[in-house]
Amino acid sequence: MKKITVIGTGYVGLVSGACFAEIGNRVICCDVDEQKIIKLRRGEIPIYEPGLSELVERNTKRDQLYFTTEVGEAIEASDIIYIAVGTPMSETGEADMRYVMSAAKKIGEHLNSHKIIVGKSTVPVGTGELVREVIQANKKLPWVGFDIVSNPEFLREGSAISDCMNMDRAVIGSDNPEAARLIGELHSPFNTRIFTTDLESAEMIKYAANTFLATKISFINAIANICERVGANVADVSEGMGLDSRIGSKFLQAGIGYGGSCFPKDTYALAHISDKAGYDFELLKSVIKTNQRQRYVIMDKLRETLGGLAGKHVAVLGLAFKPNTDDMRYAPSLTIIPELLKQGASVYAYDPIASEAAKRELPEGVTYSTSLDQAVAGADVAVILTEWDEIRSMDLSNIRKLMKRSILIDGRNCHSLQEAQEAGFEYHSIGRPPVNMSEPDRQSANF
Ligand SMILES: NC(=O)c1ccc[n+]([C@@H]2O[C@H](COP(=O)([O-])OP(=O)(O)OC[C@H]3O[C@@H](n4cnc5c(N)ncnc54)[C@H](O)[C@@H]3O)[C@@H](O)[C@H]2O)c1
Ligand SMILES: O=c1ccn([C@@H]2O[C@H](COP(=O)(O)OP(=O)(O)O[C@H]3O[C@H](CO)[C@@H](O)[C@H](O)[C@H]3O)[C@@H](O)[C@H]2O)c(=O)[nH]1
Repeated sequence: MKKITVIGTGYVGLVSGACFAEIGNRVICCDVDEQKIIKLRRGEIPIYEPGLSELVERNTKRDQLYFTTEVGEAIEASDIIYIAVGTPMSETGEADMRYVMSAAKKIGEHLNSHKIIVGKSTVPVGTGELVREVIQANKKLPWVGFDIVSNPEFLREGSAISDCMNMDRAVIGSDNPEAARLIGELHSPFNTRIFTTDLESAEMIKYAANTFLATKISFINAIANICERVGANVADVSEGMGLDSRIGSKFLQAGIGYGGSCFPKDTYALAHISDKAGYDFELLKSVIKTNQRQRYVIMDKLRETLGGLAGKHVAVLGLAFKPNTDDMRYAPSLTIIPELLKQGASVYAYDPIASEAAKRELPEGVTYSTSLDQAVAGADVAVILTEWDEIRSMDLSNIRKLMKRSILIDGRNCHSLQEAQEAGFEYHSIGRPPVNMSEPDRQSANF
């Protein structure tokens, strides 16, 4: 059993802290956000993540997992200190490092015995060394030593616990082999591959991995846009490409572009890091631009099918940046809905989980429906922005009957062309041929 403190009880701190507790360690999760800690102590989980509530409850009950706002005391009580605070995008696009630096200062002030300081947050190369300097400069007990390790996190929201408990690899970067060995040992119950490297390379692996996945997404979205123009079907193209084991099928799902708390900010951050290092990363800049444009493909399709949007009832299905989360950070809905409102549409939005979070982010004027049926009732068009299971499996014939006009725009390609045809929809998706209505269907659908 190791004594671990996790600084920052956001998505990553909470999930990884609970997973470290689950494999038998004593974990203190601390945060400066008092409300968050009060909730967690009451057993309320501040984020929606399948399975997290049970995991936290189990480990709190068996005294393996604690929550506190006393960051200093939590640091003093452990031998391994994980930094898992946010590194959000700043106004310039660079990673905002103020939370990491304030955590480092606190560690210095409370370094009462030798500790291993582990960076889990996604940070620019060189941060480990900066953290070392800040701790050194703030130490109250000059004779106490410490080691710095980088151990970036690769979990995905929505499947965070299984990603953590069954991680593909643990990347461990350090200039001290003994510290790297101890952090490797901490990961042995996960039965994963341990990849050891230097501090800088570990920090770079995280950005390289995320920006590579973002590149795959922008690449397939660009191919999808060409498919629409030349009459090909991107679903078949991506399946056919993915069968080549050198390419692989993952992250080749065309849609309305990537969102979330990581890809948008990490692509910008790496573009900045490379500019600063004197390298113009043109490829990455195109990935970002392609992604920004991709959201507007929905607006183009609406314009083509409906003409103007003024006075039109638009049902928006799905608000979160992906299914199984209520995280709204950089969700495509945050770009598309304000645009719909600006053009005079009446927006009726439905999300199985994220409506409350969405209300805090979206402008006034959106009507939030409590069911799919309610959102589509009387709609001129339904637009799918998030592929929740409920939206993937909705009965299209039933949905069509509730709508005023039978137009479905699917930004996530969750329905088959055949299904849309059989339900009598005019159906537009991303990179696949449109489905047009038969003449009798068209006449019975107010066209
Ligand atoms: N969200 C993800 O899916 C994910 C996955 C992998 C890596 N990451 C990376 O992990 C890091 C954390 O991401 P997140 O989504 O969990 O962030 P988050 O914004 O959800 O949470 C960060 C938490 O840190 C707390 N905090 C800030 N300064 C603090 C301080 N000085 N002391 C104590 N607590 C402090 C905040 O109050 C907040 O609760 C980021 O660098 C992110 O890029 C995130
Ligand atoms: O084929 C695909 C796959 C994903 N997406 C979109 O890409 C975004 C990100 O999806 P995903 O990677 O599943 O979610 P995140 O939780 O943001 O996880 C990413 O970002 C985390 C934070 O750094 C990393 O830890 C993970 O490894 C990395 O996958 C979402 O908007 C998805 O809709 C697509 O458009 N097409």
